[in-house]
Amino acid sequence: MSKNKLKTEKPESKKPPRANDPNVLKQEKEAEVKVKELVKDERTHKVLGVISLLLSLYCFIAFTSYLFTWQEDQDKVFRYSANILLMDNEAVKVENLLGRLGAFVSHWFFYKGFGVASYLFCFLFFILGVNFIVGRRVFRVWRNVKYILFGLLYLSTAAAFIAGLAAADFAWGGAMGDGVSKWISGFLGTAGAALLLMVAGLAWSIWKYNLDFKWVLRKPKPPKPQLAGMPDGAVDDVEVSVAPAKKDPKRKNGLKENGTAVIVPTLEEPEMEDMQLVEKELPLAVVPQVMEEEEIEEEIEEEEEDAGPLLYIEETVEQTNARNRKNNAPLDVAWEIKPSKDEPEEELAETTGSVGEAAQLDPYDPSLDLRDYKHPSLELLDNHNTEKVVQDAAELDRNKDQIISTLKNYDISIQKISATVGPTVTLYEIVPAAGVRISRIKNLEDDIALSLSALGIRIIAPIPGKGTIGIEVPNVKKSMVSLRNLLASEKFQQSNMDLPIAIGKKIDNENFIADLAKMPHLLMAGATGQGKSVGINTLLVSLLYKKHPSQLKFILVDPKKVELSLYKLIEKHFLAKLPGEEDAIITDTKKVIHTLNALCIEMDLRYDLLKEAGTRNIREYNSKFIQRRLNPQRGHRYLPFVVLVIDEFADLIMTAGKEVEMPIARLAQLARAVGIHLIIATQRPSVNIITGTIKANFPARIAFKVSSKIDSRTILDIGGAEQLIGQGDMLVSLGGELVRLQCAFVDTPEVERVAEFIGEQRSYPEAYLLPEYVDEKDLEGKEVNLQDRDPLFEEAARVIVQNQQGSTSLLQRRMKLGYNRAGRLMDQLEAAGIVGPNLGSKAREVNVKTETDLEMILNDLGGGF
Ligand SMILES: Nc1ncnc2c1ncn2[C@@H]1O[C@H](COP(=O)(O)OP(=O)(O)OP(=O)(O)O)[C@@H](O)[C@H]1O
Repeated sequence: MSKNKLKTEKPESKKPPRANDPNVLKQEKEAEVKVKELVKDERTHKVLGVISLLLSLYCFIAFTSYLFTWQEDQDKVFRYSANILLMDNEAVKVENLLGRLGAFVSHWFFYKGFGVASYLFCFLFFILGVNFIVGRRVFRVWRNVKYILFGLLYLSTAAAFIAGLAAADFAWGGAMGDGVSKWISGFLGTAGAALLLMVAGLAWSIWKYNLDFKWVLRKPKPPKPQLAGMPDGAVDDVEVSVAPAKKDPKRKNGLKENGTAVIVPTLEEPEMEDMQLVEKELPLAVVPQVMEEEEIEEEIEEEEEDAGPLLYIEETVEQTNARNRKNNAPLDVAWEIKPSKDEPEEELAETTGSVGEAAQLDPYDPSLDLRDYKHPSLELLDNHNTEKVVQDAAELDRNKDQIISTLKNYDISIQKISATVGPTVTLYEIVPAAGVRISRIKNLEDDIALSLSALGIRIIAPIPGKGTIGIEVPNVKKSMVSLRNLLASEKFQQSNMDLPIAIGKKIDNENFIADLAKMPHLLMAGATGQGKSVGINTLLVSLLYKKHPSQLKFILVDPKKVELSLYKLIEKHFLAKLPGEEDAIITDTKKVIHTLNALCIEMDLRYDLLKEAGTRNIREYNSKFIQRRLNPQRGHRYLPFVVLVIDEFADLIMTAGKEVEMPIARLAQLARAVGIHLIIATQRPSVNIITGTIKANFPARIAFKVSSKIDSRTILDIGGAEQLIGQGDMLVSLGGELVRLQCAFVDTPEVERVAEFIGEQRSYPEAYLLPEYVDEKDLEGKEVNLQDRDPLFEEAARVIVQNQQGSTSLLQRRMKLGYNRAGRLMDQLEAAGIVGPNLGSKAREVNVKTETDLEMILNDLGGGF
């Protein structure tokens, strides 16, 4: 038994336990533990899956055979009933392909049950089988059970009704269908019954296939327990992948290993037995009824699908137009919510000659340029001493007694107390006696801290969704969580998240791995020396372990100049920078402003591409691109995720204020759908640094230890971070839910090794280039001077004339230019008479109709070929 899975037991006593004696420990129920373990074991699920699939196949064959052999077999089954199963082979011969059992089972299902609707049971066994075997919900069980129940009722009744009209011999609707059909016919008459069945059938079809109708009927969404307000599913992944703690090979030996100590002060009430097992393997967010959870998830998913991405496009429209209006610039982009009318198939034909030809091409592989790229191996990382959580039983007992007696001093009695030993803190969970007010315990925070003579006590009253009160007490001996172990975990290795980040371990030693893409941006704060830089490295290294250079680009902003410099080695693989810049890691405030604005332009361009492709987010867009349904010649390209990391945000805000805040707020509001995500860290989480605008757009926040309760409130909206004990002890807030974690540790030499490993491999010729951004201030007051034409003037003129469309966004897209440069080019084209004047929201008129005319104009200007 590993030490972190410690259980505390009181020595056996012959005397019957006294009521309310806090020192009497409840007997453990090993047998129960084993049964529970067995039920949760992945292998049990797989065996059940195979059995279900076989059952499905068995029923299918038996039923189908029954359709052809029922006449021969029916009287035998009638005559012998269940005895037919025990009879001699010679005595009873049946025709069913699956023998006497097949004949008997089919008879039961068809004749005594639901007639042809019985096939739905095959379907039920099939979906259960697949779900069990795959280990996740390939089919949504609750939804399908609803369909099946309705189907059984409806199909059997309808079949029996029709069979009744046709006076058929075969039990098409079975006893059930027959009964219901007769009852309805008696009640409504034959015509009424026919009408009812028709209406029900029609209603069902409408309900199933008419999406709009479904939308109208949508119930108000019930709040998802403990996930309320969370950015879509940011923690879902934690929930799903964490639940089977047994997947962790180190945990196979039993529930005891989950770091749970159960200390039950009373024994007498029989109902207490239910409270005895504290299963930390279940994540906090698991709701009691699986069915209900599924329903809730389903609705959330539906809503995301229906509303989410469209909303973003809508927002972009407004934002972009507003910006354009402000700039007094033409509204070149005809934004609308609907997907673009440009049919991808048309584009395809243009690229490849014919749709058929294109369909035959292999899917596009974005990693082909660096096809030999090898992901860094785990050996590059260190195993920092131990993964074992060390806790001595005496300390645990002492703390428990102290908590009980401190509470007793204030006349607070408790029903049960249990302890979970984490890497840095131990969580004591208390079930208070009936009638005790929670606020009273909360108010005793300082007294308990004093009596335990420990700093960093945090009281969670109540633990959301549990009805218990948590007291977190720092361990005397803390253990380090190595990033290596987190990355080696099955959960990380097998995660299919877009941007998986291994953050740390929860108190119950569960690995906390979340999807940055769903967060969708992260704000980090912590006083100096509390683990922020390590935290950033942890996030970056997790992403480097999972992604190919074609899939991800970082923009690193490091005003402190030293923290992120290690990543310079991976510039040509994983970094993005402004064109013409030397250093990919940005340390200068002015360049930060340019980069942020360039990133906004990149975002707008990506939205243009998404719109043109008729897609709503980067996932859909990239998958369409991979299927070669988007034409690269029309500016389409595979879009890597872009993660912007700012190591010291306070410095930037102090020096540049709004100039930095505005593009960040804009990116935070809109960039998620196009795959741009932000991680912002600061030492000083004060309100003038983390302003309301910033905060509102960063639902996911991490706090390391901060120096005051006010700082904690600024970052988390709640106190608590000032109570942390430093060295990577952190609170993570995801849309309202607060989790205490020990941040995974990765040391600088490890990061260096990973960066070297990547840097030594074949790379792209240069870093990923962001669109160019030209500061408006630099342009102000400049007259359009045709002698001083932009080097891209001629190319731009050709693009405009070839397309006969005087649109700035066309130039931006085709030539991958920033808005300002494209605008400047357009002004020069106007001065040269190639396009007409600005027409507000419409594209400018193109005055030159053919390329020959254009060449003449270019020659006259003195720059043509
Ligand atoms: N997750 C962790 N586990 C164990 N120890 C940690 C962890 N994170 C940080 N530490 C310890 O704390 C020290 C300081 O961490 P770090 O450099 O990340 O702090 P910081 O908040 O970035 O400080 P600064 O803002 O001054 O750069 C580290 O050198 C390490 O010893």
